[in-house]
Amino acid sequence: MKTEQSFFTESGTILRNDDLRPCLAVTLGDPGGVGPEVILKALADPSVTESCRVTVVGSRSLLLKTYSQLREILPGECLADPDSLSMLDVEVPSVDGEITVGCGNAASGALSFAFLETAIGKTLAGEFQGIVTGPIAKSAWQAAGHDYPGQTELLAERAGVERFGMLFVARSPHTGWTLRSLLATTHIPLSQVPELLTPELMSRKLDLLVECLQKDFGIAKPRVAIAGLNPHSGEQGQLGIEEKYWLIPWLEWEKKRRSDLVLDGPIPPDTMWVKPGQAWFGNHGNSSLFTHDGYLALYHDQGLIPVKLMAFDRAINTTIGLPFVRTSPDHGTAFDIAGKGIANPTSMKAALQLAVELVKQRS
Ligand SMILES: NC(=O)C1=CN([C@@H]2O[C@H](COP(=O)(O)OP(=O)(O)OC[C@H]3O[C@@H](n4cnc5c(N)ncnc54)[C@H](O)[C@@H]3O)[C@@H](O)[C@H]2O)C=CC1
Ligand SMILES: NCC(=O)COP(=O)(O)O
Repeated sequence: MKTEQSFFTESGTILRNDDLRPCLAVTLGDPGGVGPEVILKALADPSVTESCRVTVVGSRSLLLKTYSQLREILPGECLADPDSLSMLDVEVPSVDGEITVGCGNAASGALSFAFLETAIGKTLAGEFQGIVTGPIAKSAWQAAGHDYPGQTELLAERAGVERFGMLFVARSPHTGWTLRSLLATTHIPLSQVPELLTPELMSRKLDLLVECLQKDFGIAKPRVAIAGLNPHSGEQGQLGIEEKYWLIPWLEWEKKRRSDLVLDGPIPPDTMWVKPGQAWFGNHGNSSLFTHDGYLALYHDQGLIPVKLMAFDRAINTTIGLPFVRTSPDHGTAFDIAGKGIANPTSMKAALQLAVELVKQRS
């Protein structure tokens, strides 16, 4: 229904014709975790909400429950009132079991899956320009019969892309420097990492990272650091063979293929994070510091331990390669603190802010 001033989307969101702020879907995540709490806290911050139009995709009754529980334990806290939020109330799939704050199960997994599926469908239909996801528990999805390693893979599958990546982004509150770390492999057992890493996969991930640094972050000639796999990058074969057999030759070949870039590596995985740490904390004294615009880590924990050490409270997980923007806080469901009112919303706020920036950059 269209009027001169406004129109209603299918989900009831009222959009003004002259309102050009990015339209974002925010999924609640696992209702047993801290997702609903960090969303209510983040959406109470005008510096976050003024820059975008948000629709929460989830369950109104569950969000109201979290709101009244938090109101009791945090009487002075700024919280968004669910009644004031634009909300897409997802039909709850019928599953055995109850939602229990502090744990994930088949019921909570079925819900968080349905929230994300709905948000993806509406985004692909053009209703939203980006999705900010609340954290889910992979084990709860499994319990609900959804065999995906994580939200990233579901997003990629539904968007029909095979070329995608998990990038973590964090801006230092100390220096303003931005850390960007892409994971070449993600949710797989460590024992499978060496066989899955191939020159083809590395070239694909490198191209994705470069494309994102150029298009999303406006860096014309990106400087990229690539990690080694083994201690000391294999120490010339003494401590592992992958660098000598293919990683070093591949990188030499890439340096010729991508002479438009600055490529460094394979950097010993432990020392790769020393300069980013100094740039993050600003503790390099008067000496000049050469850092990279992007870091390509070979496996999940190699890329994420430094990110979480430096920036657990504010890093953002973004899926690159999708036809729309997707960001998420870097933390998980935090079942151990759910319902206690102590969850920090900073990473959720940062995820909303980055989604706004990325939508603007792409439009
Ligand atoms: N994007 C997503 O949906 C993600 C989901 N997960 C899922 O979350 C579940 C739990 O994973 P964990 O490894 O325990 O990581 P976690 O991030 O949920 O918790 C790790 C520690 O950080 C604390 N923490 C997390 N978020 C916090 C916040 N906002 N404020 C204050 N403290 C916070 C927790 O209390 C816990 O001590 C797993 O099922 C995992 O699959 C994990 C990471 C990302
Ligand atoms: N550790 C990162 C992570 O678990 C991201 O998960 P998801 O966003 O793919 O669900």
